[in-house]
Amino acid sequence: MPSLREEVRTLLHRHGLKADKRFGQNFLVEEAYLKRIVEAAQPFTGPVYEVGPGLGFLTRALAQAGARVTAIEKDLRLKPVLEETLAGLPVELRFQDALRFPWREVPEGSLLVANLPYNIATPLVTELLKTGRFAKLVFLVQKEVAERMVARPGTPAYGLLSLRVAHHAHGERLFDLPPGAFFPPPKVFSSLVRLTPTGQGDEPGLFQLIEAAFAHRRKTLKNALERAGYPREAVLRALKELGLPEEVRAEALDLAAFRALWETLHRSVEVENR
Ligand SMILES: C[S@@+](CC[C@H](N)C(=O)[O-])C[C@H]1O[C@@H](n2cnc3c(N)ncnc32)[C@H](O)[C@@H]1O
Repeated sequence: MPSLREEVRTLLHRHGLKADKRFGQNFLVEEAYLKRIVEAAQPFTGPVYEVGPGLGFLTRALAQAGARVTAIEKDLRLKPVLEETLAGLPVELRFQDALRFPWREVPEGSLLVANLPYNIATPLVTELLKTGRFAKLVFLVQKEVAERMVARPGTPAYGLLSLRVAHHAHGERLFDLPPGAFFPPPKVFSSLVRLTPTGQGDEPGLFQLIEAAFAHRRKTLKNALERAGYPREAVLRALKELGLPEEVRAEALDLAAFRALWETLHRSVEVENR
């Protein structure tokens, strides 16, 4: 039997296709990793959505393991390839931009399983978490993005994305993959991430504050917030009330501290406006 690597090369050649960088096309060509991704996503407790099926090998592995898959692909050139790879399998193909897919309408308890195009990973995962409709998200991303997703306070990778993930889910970085696991090989390592949502909905006000806090990473929190229009006096009062030093930086605060800051600030501004 040909290896997955050979299958990918042959298929691309036969269809006269080349991987397109604009679409972040780095196809997974190591069978062992394919298996590990499927295992990390099991059991399939709901419908599975895959973003970027590419040539369809992960899609096929998921369907053969019993998943009901809807695969969303932006590159229309891949249609004939996907129809060939997925012939006879219970897979629904949608050719469209995953960033425009109606994610808020998927059944509650859905799963995402994907080797994500790296340029849309952060906005896509953020949107999927906000919908509150997913029971599990298992995906490959650039290692550096995976590190940011699961970073702890006080570390260089910690920021808005870490807090977004911590707010909605339990996050795990399961394992890393070298560039050679893909064809063509990307410049960077990748990681498999699993997010298990806790059911917590979006809190736009809290996240506006967090976004402002990290917009100027090298500034103190009070200066960053002042720049974003939060009244200086109210910020100073809130920091004092919470026992935080005036010179504290955003990266020192965990989610609970940001929530406390948000609530205290909110109260303090309300009192001022009375
Ligand atoms: C990293 S490749 C993964 C391909 C395949 N799943 C695999 O593991 O080999 C990313 C895939 O996402 C597709 N893609 C890129 N941008 C997209 C978007 N905005 N919406 C849907 N698919 C997209 C690419 O065409 C490509 O097939």
